[in-house]
Amino acid sequence: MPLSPDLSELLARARADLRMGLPVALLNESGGAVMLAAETARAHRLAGLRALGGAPVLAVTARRAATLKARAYDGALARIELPDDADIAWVHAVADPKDDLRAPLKGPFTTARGGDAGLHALAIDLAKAARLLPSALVVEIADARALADTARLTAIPAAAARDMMQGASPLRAVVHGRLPLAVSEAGRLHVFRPEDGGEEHYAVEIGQPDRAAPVLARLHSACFTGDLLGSLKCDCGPQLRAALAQMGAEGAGVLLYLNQEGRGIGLANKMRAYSLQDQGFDTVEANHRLGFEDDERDFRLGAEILQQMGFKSVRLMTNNPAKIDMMRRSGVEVAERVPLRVGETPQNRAYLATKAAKSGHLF
Ligand SMILES: Nc1nc2c(ncn2[C@@H]2O[C@H](COP(=O)(O)OP(=O)(O)OP(=O)(O)O)[C@@H](O)[C@H]2O)c(=O)[nH]1
Ligand SMILES: [Zn+2]
Repeated sequence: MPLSPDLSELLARARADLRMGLPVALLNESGGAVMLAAETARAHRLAGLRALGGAPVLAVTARRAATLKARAYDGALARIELPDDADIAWVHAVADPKDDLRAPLKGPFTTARGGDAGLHALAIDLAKAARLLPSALVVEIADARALADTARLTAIPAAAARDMMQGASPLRAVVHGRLPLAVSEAGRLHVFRPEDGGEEHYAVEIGQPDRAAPVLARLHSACFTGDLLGSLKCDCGPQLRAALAQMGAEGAGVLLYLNQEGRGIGLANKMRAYSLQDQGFDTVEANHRLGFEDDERDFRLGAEILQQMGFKSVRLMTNNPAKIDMMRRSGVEVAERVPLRVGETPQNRAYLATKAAKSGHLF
């Protein structure tokens, strides 16, 4: 039906539903499952899941399982069985590491083995895509389709959804307009919108860069705390301003502002990571305790924007070798790496050292 949502639109709905604490149905050949994001699940909805008859499990990533000392039999994830007396506070405490040190005796945990954990993996991916904690309550049921119809839940065909979520959504150039800046009056802002209803990304073009030569370029990931508030915990604000200043001085350049806050985990999760850092964990350990990988960004979209703007080769302002690799793999030549070492403070020295030691940053 032309008026019905397609898969990408259903996924956008599912993300919104999960953020509000609504269940989502996941469909496969044997029926499917109903999921709730652990972070937004409420008591009456947990009771509703239990009333379906199956045994709910709490799916967590293998990273989170390692902190919880729960066995992960399913590769990248573990299915933790809910004790009969587990209430919603138990769910939140297992999913969220904020009180791990204060109340370390959450377990021991029994995890499911055998069977297919494909729906659970999708449930975690959906929670991540909704920028929530990467954990979900999941109950498998045979009549998931019928339940979705009666309870008016968003229903996602699981296999097709997993395929679609591997790929990067196509981006559409929506508009560009003149934007005089302190570093250069010849500024333009371009807005790109993904077709999957996700975050918009921006490109700031300085001057009229020659499309036939390598362009001075920066792929900057959003950092509300550093870019806007002047946080001393990272180097993002000074890097943003230094990159624009160099483009202004050279008279040409392109800065991509990618809305991938917190290396792709979202601001709320980044602030959770900051709280863990105050408990003594470094930036990578904090991500892992939350259940995330070190870096959840998708740099392919940077390459896609550059290509849409007609750029084939860049002088990339970065210290991060992963950005260079991804540019090259996505078909954008990196003619030169331009180091961008600014903004070291006593408060971010350990953070920068961790990036060099664990993430391979070049300084
Ligand atoms: N999860 C998490 N994200 C952080 C932390 N500190 C900063 N960030 C995020 O890290 C990202 C830094 O982005 P960039 O400066 O573009 O990337 P980079 O990997 O440091 O690479 P270059 O600056 O190009 O060398 C931003 O999205 C910040 O919000 C942290 O402690 N935890
Ligand atoms: Zn930052």
